[in-house]
Amino acid sequence: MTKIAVLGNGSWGSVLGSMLADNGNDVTFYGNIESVNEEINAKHTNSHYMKDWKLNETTKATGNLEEALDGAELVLFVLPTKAVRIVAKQVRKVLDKTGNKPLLVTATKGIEPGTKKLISEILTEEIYPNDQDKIVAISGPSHAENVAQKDLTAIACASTDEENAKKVQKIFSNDYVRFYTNDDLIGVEVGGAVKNVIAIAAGILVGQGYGDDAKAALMTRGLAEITRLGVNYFNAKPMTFSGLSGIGDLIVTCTSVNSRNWRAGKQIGEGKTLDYVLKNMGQVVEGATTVKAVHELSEEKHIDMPISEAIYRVLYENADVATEIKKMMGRAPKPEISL
Ligand SMILES: NC(=O)C1=CN([C@@H]2O[C@H](COP(=O)(O)OP(=O)(O)OC[C@H]3O[C@@H](n4cnc5c(N)ncnc54)[C@H](O)[C@@H]3O)[C@@H](O)[C@H]2O)C=CC1
Ligand SMILES: O=C(CO)COP(=O)(O)O
Repeated sequence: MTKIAVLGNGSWGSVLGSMLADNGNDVTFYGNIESVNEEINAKHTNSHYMKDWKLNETTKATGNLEEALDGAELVLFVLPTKAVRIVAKQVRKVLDKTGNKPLLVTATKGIEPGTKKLISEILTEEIYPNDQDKIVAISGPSHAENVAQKDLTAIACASTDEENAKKVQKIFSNDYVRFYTNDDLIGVEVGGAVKNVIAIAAGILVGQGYGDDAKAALMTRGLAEITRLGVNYFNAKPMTFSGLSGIGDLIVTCTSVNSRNWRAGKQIGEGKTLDYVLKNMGQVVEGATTVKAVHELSEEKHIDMPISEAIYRVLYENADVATEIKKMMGRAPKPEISL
């Protein structure tokens, strides 16, 4: 049995935490919404984030970080990207006080605008400077709604330290979720983060009435763009993007109605504003944050990312969707493979 603190009890946090408890671990959630913590403790439900579903009855929730981290051997971050650095600073304070050195696992998928840092880089900076080996990222085609129903799922767990990746694989795996270790921590994170931007684009195409060919073209060229950024800026391994956190995650997020990014895109394609969509989603739409970092990188490092740039203009510069699609199709001819 491993003592686990799960930071974030939204949809993915509660499902992962409950799954870890089903696997025989001692799980405490930390969340910043008191009513969610109370509901988990009283009824083992989380009706805002996961309707008609029950968590494992041994799980507990608290708004007190010290209590959640008490004796934790593993700390799982399942927060929105924009909350990770804030909470990581608080975690560091608690760990400094107790001297505890838990393994850190991130399930958050994003790139921080401004710093252009991945989640493992934020956790390294804020919690374990010079010890990236203690961080594992999990990412792959996995929606909370599916895992909650024990649908069959495969996810990558990546670390610069093989033993730590294997530890996470052992703790998290069961007979319906299979974890594969991967040594390309950065590549796995880039795949999981940037596919959210492409998923917004996939939703926009559907909202505009385009069909299967358009979707397939977008996903394939989107993967080219993700790979270009991963290899040229982050030094990721190109093969990682043919894996679970590359093409795998891209497929599920660009095609599933469970995807918040895809649903946000569809509404934007139908003419809704980003403000309206974000206010009404009630859950995090990570692509809307990550696209800012991708835009900064594409501009500063001259990385060709036409789809992500078009999404940035539509979301933040009031660009017209139909005009952007026309511009995209009218670009100068180019060879298919260009890194
Ligand atoms: N929902 C899903 O199926 C999947 C989500 N992910 C990733 O997991 C991350 C979290 O996603 P979801 O659980 O879906 O988000 P969500 O929007 O359902 O829940 C976010 C949770 O974080 C909490 N939170 C926000 N700021 C906080 C703070 N400062 N302190 C403490 N708690 C705070 C909220 O109260 C909420 O419980 C995202 O990066 C997402 O891309 C990855 C795979 C699947
Ligand atoms: O990362 C995910 C699926 O693997 C979740 O995607 P959404 O955030 O778009 O729901």
